[in-house]
Amino acid sequence: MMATLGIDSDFVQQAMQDPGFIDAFKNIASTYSAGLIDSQATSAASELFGDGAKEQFEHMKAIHMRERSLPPAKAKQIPRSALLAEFKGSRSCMRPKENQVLTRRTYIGTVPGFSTPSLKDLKRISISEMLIRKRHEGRYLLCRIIHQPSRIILSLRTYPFQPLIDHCVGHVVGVDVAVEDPEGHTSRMGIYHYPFTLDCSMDEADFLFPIDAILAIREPYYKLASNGDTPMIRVDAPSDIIFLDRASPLVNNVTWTTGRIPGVPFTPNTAKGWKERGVEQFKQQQWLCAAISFTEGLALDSNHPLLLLNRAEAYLRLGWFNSAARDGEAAMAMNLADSLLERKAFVRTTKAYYALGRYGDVQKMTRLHLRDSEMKALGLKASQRLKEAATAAYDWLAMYKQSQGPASRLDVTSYQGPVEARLPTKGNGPRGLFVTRDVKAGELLVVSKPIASYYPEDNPGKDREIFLSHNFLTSTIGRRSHYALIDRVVQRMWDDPRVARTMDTLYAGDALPATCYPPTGTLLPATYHHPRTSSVDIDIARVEGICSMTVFSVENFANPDGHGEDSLDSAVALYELPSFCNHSCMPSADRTFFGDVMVMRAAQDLKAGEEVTLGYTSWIKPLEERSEITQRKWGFVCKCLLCKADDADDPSDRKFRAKIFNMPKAQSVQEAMKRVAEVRATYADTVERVACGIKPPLVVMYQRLSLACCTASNMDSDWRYALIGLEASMNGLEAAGIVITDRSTSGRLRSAGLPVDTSKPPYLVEVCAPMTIQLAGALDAIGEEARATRWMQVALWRTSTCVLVLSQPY
Ligand SMILES: C[S@@+](CC[C@H](N)C(=O)[O-])C[C@H]1O[C@@H](n2cnc3c(N)ncnc32)[C@H](O)[C@@H]1O
Repeated sequence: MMATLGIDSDFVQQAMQDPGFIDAFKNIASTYSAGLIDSQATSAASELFGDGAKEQFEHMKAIHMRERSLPPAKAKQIPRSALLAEFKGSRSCMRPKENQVLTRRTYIGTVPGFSTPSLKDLKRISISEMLIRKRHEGRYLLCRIIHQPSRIILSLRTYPFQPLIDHCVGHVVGVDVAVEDPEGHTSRMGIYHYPFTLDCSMDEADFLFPIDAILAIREPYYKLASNGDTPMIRVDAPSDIIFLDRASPLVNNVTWTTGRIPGVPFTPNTAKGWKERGVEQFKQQQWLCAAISFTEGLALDSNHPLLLLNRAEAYLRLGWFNSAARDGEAAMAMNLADSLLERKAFVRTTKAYYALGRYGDVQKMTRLHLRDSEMKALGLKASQRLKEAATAAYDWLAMYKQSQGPASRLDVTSYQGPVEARLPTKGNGPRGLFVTRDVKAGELLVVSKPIASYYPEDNPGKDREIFLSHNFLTSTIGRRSHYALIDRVVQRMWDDPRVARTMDTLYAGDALPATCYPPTGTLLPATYHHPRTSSVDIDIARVEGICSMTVFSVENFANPDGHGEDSLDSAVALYELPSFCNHSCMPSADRTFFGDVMVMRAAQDLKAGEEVTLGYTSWIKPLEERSEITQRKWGFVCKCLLCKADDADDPSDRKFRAKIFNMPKAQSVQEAMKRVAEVRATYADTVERVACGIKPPLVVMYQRLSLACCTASNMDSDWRYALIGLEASMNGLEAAGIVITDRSTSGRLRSAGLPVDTSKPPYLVEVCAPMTIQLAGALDAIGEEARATRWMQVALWRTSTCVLVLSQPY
């Protein structure tokens, strides 16, 4: 249970000394354990939490819906002194104590909009004019920060873990700042999705949102805070925030009625001073703070090569490669006499080109510096990436090895095989992915590096945090990862208009139409932007929609359950081409993950124009559960052959087989055989079942019987069990759609080929592959070595069609 809650054992040891904690912990633990997902479920975070959490979710949704239905209104402002006292109080209890857990809760799908007009086209508004429940279109708020930021939730009245109040510190996922306008009206302001603030230290938050910083908030949204009685400004799209220079014409004629603010932090007034501060921040891995400090230094001395080069390195660490390339190029243009600095300039520029996928530019640069070993290595890697993109020449084994590490992000490039994203040519179905020519089962369709990925290991406080993300778009209660991925995508968009343009093409829900794919029109080159400010306007509702509808769980190749059942957090990623795949419970493509790189192969022979589908939910679930998930989360009813076949069965039969399927493990071979017989009896040979050709729960029941036989045969050295197991495995494979051409278990082999029809790869590979290996093991146990080898080859054939660590499918 402890591991389930993601809390480390040392912490639990300490906390267990405290009886109050134990009670509270039991409470929360029982809430969680009531509905854990099975390890097959890749995207159904909704089932993570039990009925208590679901009630809480419905309650919060009702509050949200009620707020939306009410008209805008005036609200009583909190006086300046009270606001400052609140912030001061919250700062003193910011950090969790030794035996406390950090609890965070957030909502996805409540964003009121984002701003696109430039400041000069907006008219100033003061806090006293603003109405709650309203986004003030056409207006901007000029304000300054009057206290260090906070994260603490002061009112725990609405908190879901009341029993744990003494044991929790409730933090908002964003950063709260206290602001005032020039007239002296004040407000709390919650800033969400600002890059790197989900987990930043308070030191970093203090630097990012310093006292006396002057901000313009485009088209501000005013609302009641979650305690229900104080108003606050809420900024969901971080591109709505503009940090203003004191020299800005919007600022220099403004008088602040409350005068000077005490406690304004010291800031250097020389380029050297900023450089030193930036280096200090860089050493502490505060990459964004360092980039800002170097930028401040450059504002004082634009020809300072070290500041430019340091900032380029900070940008590389931030993953803001356009900015890194621009700084590197600017440093190269300085024709630096110092050869060490000159080298830093071309290496950093080349690294940025590489990360941007500008492999041709990398090769040009490396040709100029062939004697430099780091440049040469970059050149070689660029050639490899170009080969991958053009011919899919991947080093699968190396990728497999690399993917073994924790939180692995592979250095490969994406590949688009014979597929295209488009509307179907027949009928009025949704846009999807289609093959452009005939393909064979096992053929590579897509290799996709994610737009963004998130691993639980990315969370520095993972052992001490309980995080609930309530998603109103999909009616699910998700994990931290589902929120953190949104932040990751924002970070990618901040510096890369290409990513922003791709985001416009992806499905974000029916209310937010997508543009066509691939995107058309010329993309303007990324222009200079201050690291505090985004290069593009960020439609955060769209990002939330995409991350809710098309997020993939990253399954660990070596350990498919690695991030599954036993964890409160999961690895997730957002991809480009795979996002266009519609769902089928009998998908036409398989997906495999190498680290966070997703590989898609045809699961069957496909004719040109046929659709490439993936499974959004597990085929093993009963029809009612599959339908509930696809309808609730994605708003559609699946009409695949399996759904039609299941639907044609008698509902009482479906219910009965689900009941047997969910029973604890059978205690004997006889019991396992009885269950197989009972599940088999629930299937009638309807036209729909024949067309579908598979009976998933029966496959699993056969596999369980085969396993039981294996155990019994090992324990009793009784061949009869091995023979029953053999029979069970073959029946199971047939129930999964495999056509067995040679069921013999003894005597002369009839042919040298495989004993199955390889033109019809089976579904349910995750059960079929181990079952085939069990079958081979049983044949080996009865002395049928040649047959065992052939069935091992069947296992390889099936896994190779989806994994293809081997070079060719059989
Ligand atoms: C991840 S997107 C798939 C790609 C999407 N159709 C597009 O235009 O980019 C998921 C959405 O596609 C649609 N969809 C996926 N599978 C479907 C199916 N089997 N039947 C009907 N609609 C489906 C639903 O609207 C769902 O919310």
